[in-house]
Amino acid sequence: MEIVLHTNTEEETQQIAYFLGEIVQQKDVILLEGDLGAGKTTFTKGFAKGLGVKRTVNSPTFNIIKEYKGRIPLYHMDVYRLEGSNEDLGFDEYFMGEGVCVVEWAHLISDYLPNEFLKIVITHKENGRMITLFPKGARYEFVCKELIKDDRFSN
Ligand SMILES: Nc1ncnc2c1ncn2[C@@H]1O[C@H](COP(=O)(O)OP(=O)(O)OP(=O)(O)O)[C@@H](O)[C@H]1O
Repeated sequence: MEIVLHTNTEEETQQIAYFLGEIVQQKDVILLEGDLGAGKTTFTKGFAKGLGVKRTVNSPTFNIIKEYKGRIPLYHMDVYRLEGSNEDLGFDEYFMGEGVCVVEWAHLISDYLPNEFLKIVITHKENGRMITLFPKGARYEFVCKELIKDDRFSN
């Protein structure tokens, strides 16, 4: 299963992310991939709002992992700086924890990822963005089906 959505503005990308933020549960893992400036931080900001996070979400590049309080905790990870190190920062504690994980540059820690996750790839497309969802496992297929049931997101 693979779902392709198109957004023309930052707000539209945030709307999709907000919806996901509203429906995710504890232990859900979202992987975000995309080039610099693709919209990963923009997406995470919308996601956090949907999750009820009040603080402003910024890129965690220098911290690698940042935690935010929402309906459930949000663990925002940007593992860009771990490239080539293969260092385990105790990722399992987060993946199996009380909250939901959003992981940027997740392919750099592929050894530590759970078997099931929702991978979201954001790519530049003319003036907008193409957002492709790759659910791995029944839980994430369900989440994607919920998303495209909504008129706003069905193409
Ligand atoms: N359809 C769109 N969806 C998301 N962002 C968009 C869209 N159109 C334009 N933008 C703009 O693109 C930029 C995306 O920046 P953002 O910091 O979210 O990217 P990033 O993938 O997190 O980059 P980095 O890896 O450098 O942190 C923002 O300035 C945003 O306003």
